[in-house]
Amino acid sequence: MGIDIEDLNVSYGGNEILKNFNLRINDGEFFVILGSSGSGKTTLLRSIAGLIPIDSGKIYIDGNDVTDLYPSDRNISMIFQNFALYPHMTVFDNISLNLKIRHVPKDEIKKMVNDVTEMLHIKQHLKKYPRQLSGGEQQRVGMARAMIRNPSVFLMDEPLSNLDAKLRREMLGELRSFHEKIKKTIVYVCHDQDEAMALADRILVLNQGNIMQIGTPDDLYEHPLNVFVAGFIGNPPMNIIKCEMENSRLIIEDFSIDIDDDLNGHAYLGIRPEILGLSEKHGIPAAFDYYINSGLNIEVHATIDDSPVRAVIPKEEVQSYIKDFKNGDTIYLSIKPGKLYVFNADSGSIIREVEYGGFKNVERSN
Ligand SMILES: Nc1ncnc2c1ncn2[C@@H]1O[C@H](COP(=O)(O)OP(=O)(O)OP(=O)(O)O)[C@@H](O)[C@H]1O
Repeated sequence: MGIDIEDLNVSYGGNEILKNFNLRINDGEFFVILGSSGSGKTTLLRSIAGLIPIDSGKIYIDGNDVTDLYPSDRNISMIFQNFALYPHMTVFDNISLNLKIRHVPKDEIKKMVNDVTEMLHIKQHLKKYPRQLSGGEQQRVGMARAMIRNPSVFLMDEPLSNLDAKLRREMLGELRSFHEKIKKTIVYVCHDQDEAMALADRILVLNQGNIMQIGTPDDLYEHPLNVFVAGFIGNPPMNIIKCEMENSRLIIEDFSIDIDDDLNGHAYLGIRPEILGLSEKHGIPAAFDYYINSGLNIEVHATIDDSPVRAVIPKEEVQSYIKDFKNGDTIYLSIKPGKLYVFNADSGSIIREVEYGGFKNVERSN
């Protein structure tokens, strides 16, 4: 069951957004579509919902061909960034309207509204009108209205975008438990990798209408298939540095790394910020830009060959001397044991994942 999309083509005024697009979303999974602005996420979601005309292709929901059905006949429930609450109705009435129309018994409605509003922390607002609520509260009323229904699929387009950071974090947890409870297919669009990693069973990374990779959050983090995914996933994301390969050595500036492989030519080296450290001399030379103190770690921002590089370093390793660095100073980035990624310089596709033994940070006396 779930959702099947076959050879979907969608365009706006001759501008092709999705081209021969194929996708299978498994029954009951929390499936996140992740991509930057304009990548086609909303277009894909709206095609599933039946809200935009498609040029060709087929869409199946739970095995039924819904391609030619109206949105209201597709057995879906939608939660969008912007939604309209009825201003003249209370929160209770806004949430329960659809149930009333379907003649669900009053007691049952009360219980269902009670459960969903408790989960979304808006139970205390049931008697209020939308104008008496903050933007975030209104958003949650909109979510409650969609969640109370019993569709085969939930479609959500950045439903948390109006919430402040703290509430957003809370809602991520609530959404996960909502999914665990109902075990329905959820298709969720967002551009924030933290949100995607927190929510998804599987993530689709979309770029200009093309599938860059589909996988579990761990798959995408551990085994990115290309530079695009590597540079999108992780917070901060993986550093991508130009390098040369010469007979099993990776060369960046005057620093080289031995790998057990015979590769030659241009490449990109992918290094997670967490496996970079600072060393007195032995490391990749970089121009220091600035650092950010994030409490537990120091995030060092530097530049190698015009490319920005970030290192996330435990505070105790660098706090005695990090304040000495000035913008433009040469620093040396050491590599700790961990995984390195080598990508093809032309296509951006992964060539090798390399387990690197690393070397110890040189102790600095200060
Ligand atoms: N109604 C429309 N008419 C013309 N072009 C459109 C229309 N809607 C979207 N587009 C274009 O289609 C492309 C994909 O848009 P889409 O809204 O699907 O992207 P998105 O990934 O959801 O972006 P965002 O995160 O900004 O919402 C964009 O280039 C956009 O400008």
